[in-house]
Amino acid sequence: MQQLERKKCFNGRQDVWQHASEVLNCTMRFGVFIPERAQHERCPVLFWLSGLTCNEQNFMLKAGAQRYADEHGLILVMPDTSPRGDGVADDAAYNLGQGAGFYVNATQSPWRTHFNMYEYIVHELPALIHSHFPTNGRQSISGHSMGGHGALICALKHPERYFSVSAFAPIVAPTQVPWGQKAFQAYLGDDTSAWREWDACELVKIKGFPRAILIDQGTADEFLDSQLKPSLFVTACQAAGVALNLRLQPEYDHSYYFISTFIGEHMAFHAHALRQMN
Ligand SMILES: N[C@@H](CCC(=O)N[C@@H](CS)C(=O)NCC(=O)O)C(=O)O
Repeated sequence: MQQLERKKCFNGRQDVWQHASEVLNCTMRFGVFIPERAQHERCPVLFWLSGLTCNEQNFMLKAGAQRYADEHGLILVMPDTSPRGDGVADDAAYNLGQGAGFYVNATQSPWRTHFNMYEYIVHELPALIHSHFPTNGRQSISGHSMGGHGALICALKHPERYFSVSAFAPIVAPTQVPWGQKAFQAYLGDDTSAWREWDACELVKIKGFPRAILIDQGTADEFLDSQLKPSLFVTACQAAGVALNLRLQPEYDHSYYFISTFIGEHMAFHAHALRQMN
């Protein structure tokens, strides 16, 4: 692990680290915010998954989450959205390849050598974080758009690993919308039955979820009707008996202005779950 940035921020410390990822087969960067409280006690972790075109910097720079992370004593971990590098497969489009890993494990050539973001987010990165930083082993997950999809599928597949999950404007049904269909066809192949295990609406129907899920969605989001379709997740959660708190936020769009407006409430939601006594 190599430290690339270290900045004092809201009493805590905002770092960027670089490491060699085995599952992604390339060098990866992630941001980590360490609250002041971590100098005295071990703290829980919130993983943040960003959306299309993002790297580890977008959320760090634009969401203003560090203020709340320090207040609640949460370690924030902000990974990149895909494997990167000259030797890594890519596509000219913004919604495939580097910057668009979709948090799945690719099975198709040329993607499968590097594009194993699910494995990275659920296994390799948490192991690294819990061994290098002063965590108490507890973790939750949140994200935006493609990253909201990622957060939902990670928590739905592994409810025992995440104390809570929330999302901003998530892609809840990637098998039914153009962004998801394009990426899944490339990464997972033509057999659409293989896509279902990476779709939050499908997963929640099969597996349910034992805790309440928080989602914020702006009503002026330019991708609302074409790519996000939160009503599909409402129906799926109702069928599965899962407590979904979907908050439609009037006039907010898809941007980080929307995220920064409501991130404090998401941080409080996660802090409440992570700091409950056993
Ligand atoms: N076509 C759009 C789609 C990309 C987009 O909206 N990305 C969102 C996530 S899905 C984002 O967070 N962009 C980076 C940012 O706002 O900092 C673009 O290229 O701007």
